[in-house]
Amino acid sequence: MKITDIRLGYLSVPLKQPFKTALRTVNSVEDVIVKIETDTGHIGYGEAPPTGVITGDTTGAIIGAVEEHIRKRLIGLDLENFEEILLTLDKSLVHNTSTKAAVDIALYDLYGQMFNAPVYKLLGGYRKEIITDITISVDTPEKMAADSIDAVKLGYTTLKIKVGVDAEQDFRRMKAVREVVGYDVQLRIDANQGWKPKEAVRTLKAMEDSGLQVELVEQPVQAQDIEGLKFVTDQVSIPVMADESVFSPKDALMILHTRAADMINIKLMKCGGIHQALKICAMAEIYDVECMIGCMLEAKVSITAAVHLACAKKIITKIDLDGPVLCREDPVQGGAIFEHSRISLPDTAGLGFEHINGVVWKS
Ligand SMILES: C[C@H](N)C(=O)N[C@@H](CCC(=O)O)C(=O)O
Ligand SMILES: [Mg+2]
Repeated sequence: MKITDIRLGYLSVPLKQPFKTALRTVNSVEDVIVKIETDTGHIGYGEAPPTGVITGDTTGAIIGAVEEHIRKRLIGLDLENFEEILLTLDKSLVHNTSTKAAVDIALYDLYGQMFNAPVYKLLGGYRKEIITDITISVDTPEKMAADSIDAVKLGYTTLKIKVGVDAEQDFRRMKAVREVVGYDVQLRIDANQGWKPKEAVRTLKAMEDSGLQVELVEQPVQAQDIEGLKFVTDQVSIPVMADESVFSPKDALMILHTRAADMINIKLMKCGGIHQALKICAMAEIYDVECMIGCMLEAKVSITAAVHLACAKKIITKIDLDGPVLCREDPVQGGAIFEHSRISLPDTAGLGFEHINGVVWKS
């Protein structure tokens, strides 16, 4: 099965309501869709959202990376030598992790089709169903409490509460949410780098002392401030998860080795795809550190790939794959099946896509 072309398209999917974090506010998922064509007629799909404030990727950069660096190196390569293709992809240019993830996802889609097996089974096949949390955007305490009630009514048992905008108000946000959802619902928080280390410790300790029962906190301090991250991890009882501080397997190794965080959030868009994410999983297994599989604001193509990884690997114990349920519509036919918090995988080959509606293909 030889690669004959790599095509690119644009996909825009409106959100049910604005998605607000300490880093950005957006109203739609904006994606580049990658389509890899082969001489056997098999097609592999991938997706990359340009999350500039986190990965540095823009739509133009994703398109340029494929057109100027990746396409010419991959055309003609045979899926039979998967290792060669992945190494070529890595070496085609530095950084550009979202672009590499989109191409990697399309390649795994083809790889699974070549063996007529779903990708999660080829990677380990640990389970075929997972439960995701849902994100509550940062807003007034009242609005966040109302959004939390709506989510619980839909059956979500874990909420990811966005904070990191103003530490004192963040405490009030958590208090308001906990008061309305009670203690049967798990609350995890994500500060998206919004606090200073001492401020993080103060805020998290206040949450501990008030019995708010926070499951974990994601990325309390700036991504590059590993010392600050470790300071928070050492000072508080709430488990600290590194998100923006860990992109590559090398970053993960450093965090694991220094114990700067208690857990790692793996995202395909940060590490460059499934083949790199597998390395992080292997290292986390060695250090016996549980991982989350997370996502950017993504539609169901790349999220399906993340579901396959999560279903394959036992070390992934926390799931934050709510991209598709935050969208007003699902343009992807096939792939993972979403029923609110419950995500399952069909036993179709590869990643199981049939068609993606609404893609504007580049000529
Ligand atoms: C969408 C997901 N639940 C999430 O919160 N992801 C990110 C932020 C994604 C983005 O801004 O696109 C996270 O920080 O965990
Ligand atoms: Mg996060």
